[in-house]
Amino acid sequence: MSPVPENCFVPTSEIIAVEETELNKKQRNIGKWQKMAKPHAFTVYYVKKARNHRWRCSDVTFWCVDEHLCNQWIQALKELLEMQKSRPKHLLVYINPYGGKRQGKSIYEQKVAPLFSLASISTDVVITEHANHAKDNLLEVNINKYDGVVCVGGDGMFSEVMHGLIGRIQKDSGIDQNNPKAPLVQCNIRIGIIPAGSTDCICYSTIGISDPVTSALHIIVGDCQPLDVSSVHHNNTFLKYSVSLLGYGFYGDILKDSEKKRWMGPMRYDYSGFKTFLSHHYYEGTISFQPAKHTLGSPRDKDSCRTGCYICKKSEQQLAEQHKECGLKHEEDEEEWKVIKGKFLAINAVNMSCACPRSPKGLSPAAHLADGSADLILVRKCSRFDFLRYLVRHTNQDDQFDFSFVDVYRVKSFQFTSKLSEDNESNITDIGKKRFGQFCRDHPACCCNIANSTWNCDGETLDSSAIQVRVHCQFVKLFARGIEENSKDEAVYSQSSIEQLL
Ligand SMILES: Nc1ncnc2c1ncn2[C@@H]1O[C@H](COP(=O)(O)OP(=O)(O)OP(=O)(O)O)[C@@H](O)[C@H]1O
Ligand SMILES: CCCCCCCCCCCCC/C=C/[C@@H](O)[C@H](CO)NC(C)=O
Ligand SMILES: [Ca+2]
Repeated sequence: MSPVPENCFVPTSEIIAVEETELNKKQRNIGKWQKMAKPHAFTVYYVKKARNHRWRCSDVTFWCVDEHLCNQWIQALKELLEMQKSRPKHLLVYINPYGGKRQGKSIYEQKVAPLFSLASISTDVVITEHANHAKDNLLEVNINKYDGVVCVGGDGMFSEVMHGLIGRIQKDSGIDQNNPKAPLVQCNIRIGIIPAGSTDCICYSTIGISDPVTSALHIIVGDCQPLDVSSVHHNNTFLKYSVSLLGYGFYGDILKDSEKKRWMGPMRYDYSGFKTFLSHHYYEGTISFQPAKHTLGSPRDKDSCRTGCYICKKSEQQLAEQHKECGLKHEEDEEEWKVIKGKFLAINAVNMSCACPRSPKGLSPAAHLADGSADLILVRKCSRFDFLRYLVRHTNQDDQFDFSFVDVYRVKSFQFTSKLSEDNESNITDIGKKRFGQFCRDHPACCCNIANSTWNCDGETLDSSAIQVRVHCQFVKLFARGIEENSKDEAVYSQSSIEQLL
């Protein structure tokens, strides 16, 4: 047998499918095969790694004269594929037709469905008809018959699917999500993201690119990447879970303004971003947090979280030991709280780097996907020019934490109360402030905002400004593997590569 092209080397874990190939007349009449009475052939479809973490489906066809030998090869390779137990066979797919540039349906039909079908993955597809359709559906569907759930859309759509799955599992386990100390049950069913949204930060931060074909291939090969999830409560009421950004001030205001401009598509964030930047509002409040002492890294590390990350693996071991010791019981947490009062332009808590096409290294470049901590970034009141310098550093290689007005902490839980709600609670209410306008009347140009901002929770607004947040280590799983280190050059091939078999 002779492979075409020559020297093709593929690990079995990256074979997508093997199929018998019907040779047409033209193919039969080329090269040495034209001398054969009736050549037989099979095609191996495999993952080809291109630049910038992009994956493509490539193929190579093998020809031979012996039909029996050809069938043996097909059989042997199919058996190898059957041995890849982490690969999904049956998936539930939710498509948001209105996310991003409204191309979710065509992206799925043209780029993803043909690959799933090639890899013999069967699907049940739901095109959502309204917000929360996927979430509500997940609360009643028989999830046990699926090997994973796929969402086609942006961060908001992922958030919806994640809420449906986590909520379903807590409901089935009799856990009350309103109890902020409840020992939640982990979600082991994997979620795949086909990016078709406006920011696609969760996809970009876990795969390294926002590209539907690459994501589909990570699903097909059965990758698994655990993710930290933060639970957000207001007193004893559950509000939401977050995996990427919980942002108050700048990112909350952008989101609130941009929601009214959904018709603009992804451009709405640029428009509202510019407007919010010009408004330059800051907010007063108190942040209390518990530092994450269990994890080895720091937000100022030079190294980033990559596939097989050592720091995330350590956290996984700690989590397993903790489960062994306490089971599902909640361990009382007596660790110290640090308290910071101030005037902030932005308070950002990120469970992952939040890298996205707009900011390729993200809001916190050294944050880890699965270490059980979030990076809490406090941007204090500063001049517009300094804030611009800070924002610009999200787009280049300079250190965005190297400013006197920016502090960053790695935390396992935090709480925030705005000055306004603190004042209201202690009954020092200034009726004048409440009745007339939102801005400081004594200093109209000072940008001090006596109204609250809004929390941006993975692209959805929260109803309350006072929140309590707890990070749950490796709480959900994605069809991803984290960002590969120089994926193009450093591909490590397994011993079971088909080249050995040839
Ligand atoms: N059929 C639908 N009609 C209206 N809204 C929907 C529908 N299906 C889902 N949604 C809601 O649309 C919201 C936004 O969708 P999505 O995240 O896919 O796009 P986006 O906001 O443009 O992207 P990103 O979140 O990456 O910025 C989600 O929160 C989801 O609840
Ligand atoms: C003048 C230059 C300004 C450049 C500023 C670039 C900063 C972009 C950073 C984007 C961070 C995105 C974090 C992710 C948030 C998502 O959860 C959310 C929903 O998709 N998206 C937004 C924009 O809120
Ligand atoms: Ca983390």
